[in-house]
Amino acid sequence: MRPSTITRKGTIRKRAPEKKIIIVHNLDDSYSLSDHSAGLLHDEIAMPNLVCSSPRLENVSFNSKAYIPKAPLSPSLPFGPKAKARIIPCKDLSDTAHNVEMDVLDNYNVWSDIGKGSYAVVKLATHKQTMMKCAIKIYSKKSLENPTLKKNVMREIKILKKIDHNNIVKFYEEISGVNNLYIVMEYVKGISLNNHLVAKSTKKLTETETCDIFKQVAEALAYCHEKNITHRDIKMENVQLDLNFNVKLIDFGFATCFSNDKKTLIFCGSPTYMAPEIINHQASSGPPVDVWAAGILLFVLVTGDFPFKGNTEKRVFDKVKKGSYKVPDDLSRPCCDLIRSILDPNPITRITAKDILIHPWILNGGNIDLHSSPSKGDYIDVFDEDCN
Ligand SMILES: Nc1ncnc2c1ncn2[C@@H]1O[C@H](COP(=O)(O)OP(=O)(O)OP(=O)(O)O)[C@@H](O)[C@H]1O
Repeated sequence: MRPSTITRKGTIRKRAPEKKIIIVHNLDDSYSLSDHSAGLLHDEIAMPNLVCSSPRLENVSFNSKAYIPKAPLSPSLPFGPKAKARIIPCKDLSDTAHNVEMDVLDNYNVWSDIGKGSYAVVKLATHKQTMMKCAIKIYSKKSLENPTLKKNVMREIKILKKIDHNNIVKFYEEISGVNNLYIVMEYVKGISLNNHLVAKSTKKLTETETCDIFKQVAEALAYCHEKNITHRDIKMENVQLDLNFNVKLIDFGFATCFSNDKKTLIFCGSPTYMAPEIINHQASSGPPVDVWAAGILLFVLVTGDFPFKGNTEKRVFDKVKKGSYKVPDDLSRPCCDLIRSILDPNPITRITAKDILIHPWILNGGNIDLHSSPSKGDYIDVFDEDCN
């Protein structure tokens, strides 16, 4: 339960006098405040039990130390060096669902929340000896009484341990407490791909910008698939960008190992990214499901919109099953061609992550080939073209 709330105007309801709130004004760039606030609060101000707020913050989440916005702030809000903080009293804020057990985490200083998923809270921490920053993903043991979640989390750890790739978040260690299970991993200082896009005034990226990011996603996937690992939850929110726009794939909570000769019936992932074979409850070997989801991501990056949309999950699924989507007029032909190869309803003929890396659009860095005319808004009816 939130002990106090921030209204849309940034005022605090239900204040109590003892604790502190930091009101942060003048935010500096287009990154989400969450990263900067975590850094600012704990590197520069380092006070316990603070709440960060701004009159212009609209979308914030709550934890014992800071209010962290879920969505990026308006690019016009200055932050960082120009940030100004005002401390005002607030009520006790220490009541969170994932109280960390400092005795089991005695090698770390644990700071504010940097993210919240459906099942876990992720906190920023510093390794006391090395002073290295890391992210600690915290699952409450109570939630792990759910056997499916427990199995997924155990698999997440097992898979993260097998992975060592520049574009995938690195696993450091797992720590088991009485109340929580902690996964300590590399801290990706930056922003989620989703927030990066939302912060853009155009709500989309250029083809070159997209290619730079998408290529790294494909590299991470090609690596995983080579190791027989499927992520199964590729989406914008699970692609983290560091401050140099290096991609780090996160959240292996749905990931699994597959064998080439064994297909599985899976129904997981996020609805707008689900491949037709999942929606149709067909057995799949795994990797093509990631490739499809990456195709949705590519489409969103270059167009600012989802290819298959609907007010309800069912409507989205119906559109995926029908398989028709429209690409905007201004996309280059090579880009269109790649989207088409990825959003192939047939998982067997769908392009692989490895082959994405040698697609001409990727090799050309997403630069539009001057000799190739724009796609003129091809209407791609994938089922008609590819399935008959
Ligand atoms: N290593 C990291 N570095 C920085 N931020 C991170 C890191 N890992 C996770 N986060 C942040 O925490 C959020 C939640 O993490 P994650 O997606 O792993 O949790 P989850 O409970 O598995 O989520 P979901 O609801 O998608 O299953 C992410 O969206 C991201 O903003």
